[in-house]
Amino acid sequence: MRLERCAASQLLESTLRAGAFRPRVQAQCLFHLRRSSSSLLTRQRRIPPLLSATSSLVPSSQCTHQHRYTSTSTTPYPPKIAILGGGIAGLSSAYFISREFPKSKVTIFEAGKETGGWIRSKRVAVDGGDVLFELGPRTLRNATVTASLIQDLGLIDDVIFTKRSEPGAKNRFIYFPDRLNRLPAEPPSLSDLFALWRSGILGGVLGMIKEPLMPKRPDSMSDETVGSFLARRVDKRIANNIVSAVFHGIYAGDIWQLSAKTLLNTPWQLEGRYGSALGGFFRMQSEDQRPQSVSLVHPYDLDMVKATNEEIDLDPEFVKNLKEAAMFTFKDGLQHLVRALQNAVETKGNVVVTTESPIQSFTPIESEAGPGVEVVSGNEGSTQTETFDLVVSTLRNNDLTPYVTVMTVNLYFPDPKLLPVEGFGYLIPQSIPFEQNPERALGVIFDSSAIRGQDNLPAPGGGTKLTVMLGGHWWDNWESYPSEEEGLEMARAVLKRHLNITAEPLAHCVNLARDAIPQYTLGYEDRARDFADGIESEFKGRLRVVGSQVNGVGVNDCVAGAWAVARG
Ligand SMILES: C=Cc1c2[nH]c(c1C)Cc1[nH]c(c(CCC(=O)O)c1C)Cc1[nH]c(c(C)c1CCC(=O)O)Cc1[nH]c(c(C)c1C=C)C2
Repeated sequence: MRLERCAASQLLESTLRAGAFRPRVQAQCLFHLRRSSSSLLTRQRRIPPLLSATSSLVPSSQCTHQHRYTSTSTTPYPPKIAILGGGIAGLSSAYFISREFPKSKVTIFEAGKETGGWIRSKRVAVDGGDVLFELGPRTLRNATVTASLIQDLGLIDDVIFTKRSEPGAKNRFIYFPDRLNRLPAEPPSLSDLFALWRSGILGGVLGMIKEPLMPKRPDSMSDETVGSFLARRVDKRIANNIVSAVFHGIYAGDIWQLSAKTLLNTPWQLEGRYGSALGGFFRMQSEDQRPQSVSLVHPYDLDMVKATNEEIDLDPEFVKNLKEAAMFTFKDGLQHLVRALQNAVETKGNVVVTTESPIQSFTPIESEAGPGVEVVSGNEGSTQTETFDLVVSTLRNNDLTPYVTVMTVNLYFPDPKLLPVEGFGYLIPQSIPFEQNPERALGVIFDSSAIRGQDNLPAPGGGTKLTVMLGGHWWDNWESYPSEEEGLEMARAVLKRHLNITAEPLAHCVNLARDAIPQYTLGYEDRARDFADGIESEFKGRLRVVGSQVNGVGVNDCVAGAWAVARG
């Protein structure tokens, strides 16, 4: 039993770890040339257990396409490169590519007035000081490529860390059925587990024990939703009460639409191979000890790990701080990274950032000078046409994924003791009935507790800063969204009902992030493969795709995707 619980929690942890929730790297492999992937396709390796548990398990035979930029000009590098989109994926692509090809001329086309995409940090004046509101993502987790970018940009001293031991990192809650339940810390204490058990949120968890006995899915099943996978193998209540909350916090998405094959790839593959996720986890651990075992880890992941180990050298003190931290950001918010990136690429001399330049079209062409991609940019009536040797697109493709819209409502209250408990915040599962959550909130972040050191406040103890997240999949197909005033009222109603907070906020900021988060819905893998095939046959290696639609919705995923493209 002890062993069983340990393996179940390890598998759950490895599955629920943020890194597991990204599109399978098969798509990335299709999009990017991997330098050494051909040797990795055949090499047999022993995979460290953590890596093997958290990485994708795509059979290497599926990694069929190797896009390669083949130079037709007299230079061994693409002389002119266009980057479509100036969000974090576009800016970091420009940074890494201009470093890899210092002689190439790189142009970033950004439709908006400023770069950075969804990353926006706003300072708002309050009595005698100011507070920092994050309108989009607000923290980063330890990830080698992002860390090296921060180091290269000279930003290490601007980083603020939230240590794993701090309440702001340790205390994460799920609202169920009408109160906050603390998720167990690592390792879970018996009292934590008992409290959770009493709340009823763990109903169905015993399904984990019989998971190895559940029948294997039919071979004809090519994908399944996250909800259906968990209901079939464990219990529907676990899906609705716990996992749906976690997926709200990452995708703002519906577990009954999101793809298990993409987002629960490890257990999905284990079931396919061994008939059980849990049983397969054990067997994989023992098989990996044997030298003849063929790695289940996708070559792209292996290559990324190998490459980051070999090519990235981090300051030991920075590494130590990162290891101790659950998350980190900057004193001036995540936009500090965006500003530094833009500044760095612009001062390199070979990168031009053009804002207010939406892309009208990009088409492969054959001219006397050879093949290229014709990019039409600008607003209707005043468009420019230019030909590039290579295009890196971070723009969305509506055939690949749908998107959800999220409204963030940041609130600042001068009273520092408004929260019932210190912590990161809480997530609201899909099972919470409408009457308990008519505003369709997804979760609330306790910013003032989770991230310290961003606000300049004269009062001791500062105040209470919160972000209420609304919408996501709940707002699918809505014709219009709440106004700023309505959003503020909805957020305050959530805080009153869930946390009994009735105070008037001293400052607030409401932001509607329309179509912000891509949804890797059922069948994503097949769509990604078709998409990659289409690109290959049309652009012949002159188009690369980076960003949240193919690399994962996190900032780290986009930065790592950009790095991988530059290496290719
Ligand atoms: C702004 C809305 C976002 C929601 N999810 C993401 C964004 C940008 C992406 C995301 N959020 C998390 C991860 C896990 C890995 C990681 O990079 O940390 C990803 C890919 C975890 C997370 N969830 C919330 C926060 C504050 C974080 C830390 C990362 C970050 O600052 O974005 C809370 C939260 N995010 C969303 C909702 C609805 C929500 C609810 C409380 C959607």
